[in-house]
Amino acid sequence: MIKFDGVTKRYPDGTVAVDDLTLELPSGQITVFVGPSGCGKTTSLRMINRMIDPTAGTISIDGEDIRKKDASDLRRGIGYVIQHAGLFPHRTIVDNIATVPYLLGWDKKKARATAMELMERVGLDTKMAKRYPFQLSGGQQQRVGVARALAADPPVMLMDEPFSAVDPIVRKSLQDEFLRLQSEVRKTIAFVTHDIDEAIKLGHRIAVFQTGGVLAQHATPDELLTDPAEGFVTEFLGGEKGLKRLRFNRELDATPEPADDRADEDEVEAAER
Ligand SMILES: Nc1ncnc2c1ncn2[C@@H]1O[C@H](COP(=O)(O)OP(=O)(O)OP(=O)(O)O)[C@@H](O)[C@H]1O
Repeated sequence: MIKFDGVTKRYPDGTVAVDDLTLELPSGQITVFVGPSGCGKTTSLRMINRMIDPTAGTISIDGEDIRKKDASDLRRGIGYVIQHAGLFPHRTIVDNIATVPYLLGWDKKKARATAMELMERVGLDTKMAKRYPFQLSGGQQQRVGVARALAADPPVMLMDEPFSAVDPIVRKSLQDEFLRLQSEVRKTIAFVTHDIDEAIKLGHRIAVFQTGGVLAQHATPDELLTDPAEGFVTEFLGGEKGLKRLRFNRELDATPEPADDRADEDEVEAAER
């Protein structure tokens, strides 16, 4: 279980990105952080692997305060998937997926065999193993990103808008395959999205953030739909609760974001650790 206890993040310019967050993410389940732009979702996620340090409060994983662990050791137990995948452009697909096993000093043959196995698990043809990222579609690159995060079998996965940059049809199939995969691997997952439909489809639990980094509601999808908190959450869900529920497993009408192959250097670095 991942536990936030009174966690606040105030950036040096005074912006309060996360405000006194207390939240539990149960083991083996998907907890979705959802909310409008700038409400502190990514900051909350990145505090879990210590890419960002809280100003106040404590985060623990399975009862252990994450500050007591060496940051590199901590990150080895946490897979990280970002929007646009953030793959290393000059490494082949198989070597991208095997990044963490190589860093952990695994035998090269074993690392590559694991990577090939993972390609199959995420629905990629192993014939693509020797290709480079630019030779794959956006959806295939996202699958590689998921496979890379799973390579060292970490108990925890952080996923920051992993399916947002692909078209709605590819997005739906990535979501479906991700749910199938999760039913096998049962990781403890924190998943960020700004899309309430995606949150309802994927989350066992949903944490709705509102502007100012305040947790507005933490509930199961059913509870959220049937008993949304007054005010912000009700507005955020929109007036079509019944419709949303019907659309649960149907194609989502998200607008794809413009392609951008760049990834922040620190994100790539963290994914490499
Ligand atoms: N390094 C920083 N310095 C100052 N303010 C920051 C910094 N990083 C983020 N912020 C601010 O903190 C707030 C929360 O940002 P965060 O990226 O966590 O939001 P988010 O919910 O993930 O947004 P989005 O959906 O747009 O990615 C925003 O107001 C943002 O401008």
